[in-house]
Amino acid sequence: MEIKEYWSDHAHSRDFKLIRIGFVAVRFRWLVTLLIIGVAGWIAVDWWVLDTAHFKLLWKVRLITGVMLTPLLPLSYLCKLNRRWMVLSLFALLIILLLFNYVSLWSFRDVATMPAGYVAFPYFLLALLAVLPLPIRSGLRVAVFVMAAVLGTDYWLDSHTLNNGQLIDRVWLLLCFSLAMMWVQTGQLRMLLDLYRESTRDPLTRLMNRRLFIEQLNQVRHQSAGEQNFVLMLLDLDKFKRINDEHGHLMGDEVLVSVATTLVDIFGNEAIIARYGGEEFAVLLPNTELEQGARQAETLRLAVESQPIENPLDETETMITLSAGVVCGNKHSKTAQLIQHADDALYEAKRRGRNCVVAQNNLTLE
Ligand SMILES: Nc1nc2c(ncn2[C@@H]2O[C@H](COP(=O)(O)OP(=O)(O)OP(=O)(O)O)[C@@H](O)[C@H]2O)c(=O)[nH]1
Repeated sequence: MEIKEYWSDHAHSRDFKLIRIGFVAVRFRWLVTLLIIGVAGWIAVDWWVLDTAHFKLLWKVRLITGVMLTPLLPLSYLCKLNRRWMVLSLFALLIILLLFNYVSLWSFRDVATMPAGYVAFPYFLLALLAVLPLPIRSGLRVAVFVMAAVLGTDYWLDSHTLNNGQLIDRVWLLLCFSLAMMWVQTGQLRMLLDLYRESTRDPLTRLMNRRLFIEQLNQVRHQSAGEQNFVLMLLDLDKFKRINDEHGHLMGDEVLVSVATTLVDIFGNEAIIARYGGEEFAVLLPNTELEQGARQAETLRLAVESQPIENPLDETETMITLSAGVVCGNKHSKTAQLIQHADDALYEAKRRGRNCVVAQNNLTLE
């Protein structure tokens, strides 16, 4: 895991961004629900704890705060569609709660005379925000915003009574809670990233799996500008069952790992490479024409054909070949059709006797 994945969501894939934002939206909804219940339900505590003058004002403030929080519940359903809605909702939540903090401090005038529940409110807020799996940069923004608003409120309403010791205590506590919030948020982000990786990677070859590959294919298709082409390849190992039957499944696995390594070596970082099925692989080459793709597939075919693979058990060597179906698409292509055409081309390669490349353009086999 790279540090930039912790720092900002710019380093996340589009697929993961959508998954994370859906997760944040659900947590946000629960947070708002709990806050509505907590803020309004606390009226009962205030009834016991506060004097009549404070209670008369604050029960109304609590009720209004609860009502103001309610529209955030339906808004949370929009959050999972768009990051901007998420930021807006979080901002609205902070503004409402910090307003509540402002009015309650204003009613007591002095932090020293406030009941513990009110003094602890900003820290309580930071602790609750820890349930959101935010990257460090977003967590930092939330922390700075809350700290600035809380200290600004203290200064504005309470500057003459807040002595240096109290101020240092408040800043220190806010800092501690902010750091704890960011630590928990980052931990949750890490857990989510790990789970995502495990669910999108093939455990044997560590290549991406079919689900993520299709997602990437859709993304490349959307991002292809104008008539810019890309190449899709489906590759299938020839007579792979024979390797399993003659040399055992361990050797079969070794062959799959070896071919995956050759794929990465030949196509490099520019290509999107996946284990598509049992002994099938898929490669996506953005900004590539069919001819160039077919040439690269041929280079791969030759590399695999000439590469002896050692059996980890008895150090004997075996050889494998592959067949390839290569097609070309652009942003107008349909994903299902493209895959079907690549599969047709692969089938044709098998029909021609295996260990060959068939490139297909616009449904015409070449
Ligand atoms: N060792 C190992 N074998 C696998 C794995 N996944 C699928 N297989 C095997 O791959 C073999 C695929 O066999 P077939 O679909 O008959 O294809 P083939 O023998 O390659 O024949 P053609 O594709 O027609 O050339 C099956 O025997 C599967 O058990 C895996 O992860 N490890």
